[in-house]
Amino acid sequence: MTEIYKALSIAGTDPTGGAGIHADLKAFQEQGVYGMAVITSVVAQNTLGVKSFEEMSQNNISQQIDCVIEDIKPDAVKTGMLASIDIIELVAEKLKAANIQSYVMDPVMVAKSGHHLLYQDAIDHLKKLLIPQATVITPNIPEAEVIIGKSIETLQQMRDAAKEIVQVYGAKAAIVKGGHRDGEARDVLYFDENFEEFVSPRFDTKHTHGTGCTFSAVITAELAKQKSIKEAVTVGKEFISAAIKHTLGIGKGQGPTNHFAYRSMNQQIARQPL
Ligand SMILES: Nc1ncnc2c1ncn2[C@@H]1O[C@H](COP(=O)(O)OP(=O)(O)O)[C@@H](O)[C@H]1O
Ligand SMILES: Cc1ncc(COP(=O)(O)O)c(N)n1
Repeated sequence: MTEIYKALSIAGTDPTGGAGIHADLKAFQEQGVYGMAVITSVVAQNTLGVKSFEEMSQNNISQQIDCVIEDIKPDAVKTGMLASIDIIELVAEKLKAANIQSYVMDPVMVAKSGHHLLYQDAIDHLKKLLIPQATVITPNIPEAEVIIGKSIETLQQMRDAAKEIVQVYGAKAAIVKGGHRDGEARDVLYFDENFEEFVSPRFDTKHTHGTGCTFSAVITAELAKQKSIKEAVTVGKEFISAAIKHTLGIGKGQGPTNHFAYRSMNQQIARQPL
């Protein structure tokens, strides 16, 4: 029998399905991994923005995580929106106790629409309790700036930030994403004392809701399948590039990406005569 690989996302919701836990589950499924989800916050949002959010209780989140871990142990876990100090402390403790093989940390702070999804006072806890446990952390430039407390404008500063997040803050690998810069979409990975860069053309579209969630979820799925960090990020980049390029064009604001695009592309290639 083929092995069933399992991935868990611990994150917030998006009822329109473009970001957060909904995007994560779709990405897990697309990559052939059994997806599981623990909800930290229920967010009222769509492609136009975030209206409000409510955190689940500590007790409920704790029991959700226990329900998963006691029953179906994930091969990889990702965290997205965690919102508060209490939730970060709880998740950090549960992750440590569960001894998870691969943990991908998407340090979600502010939605593209500008709404804060993490309370300001929780940043230190994110840094102290979760970054040291991360197999891979996937900050965008504003998040990397908050973590290291320095501004990032140049490619060299992206490289320095990725290295600092590994060497000073204790992640095993860090990929600083270039989505928020101009020009080509270049992401910088620092791992094992080496830099790797992942590049795609910048696609001229406003439909980038949930790009970071999807990218980190694909990396999580690939790590669950026992791929190396470099292989997982390579697939993550191919997936998100295809998903942005072949936009669905839905929603009245910043629409979701196309989670079908990567698989359709590969199936087309597979159908080519040899
Ligand atoms: N317009 C774009 N064209 C191509 N790739 C993009 C574009 N916007 C973002 N990306 C890529 O999408 C991934 C997610 O990056 P980013 O949008 O910065 O994350 P976040 O959602 O956390 O802000 C990265 O690989 C980044 O390079
Ligand atoms: C629950 C949740 N998690 C993460 C994001 C960030 O996604 P984006 O930066 O694309 O708005 C979001 N909007 N909602």
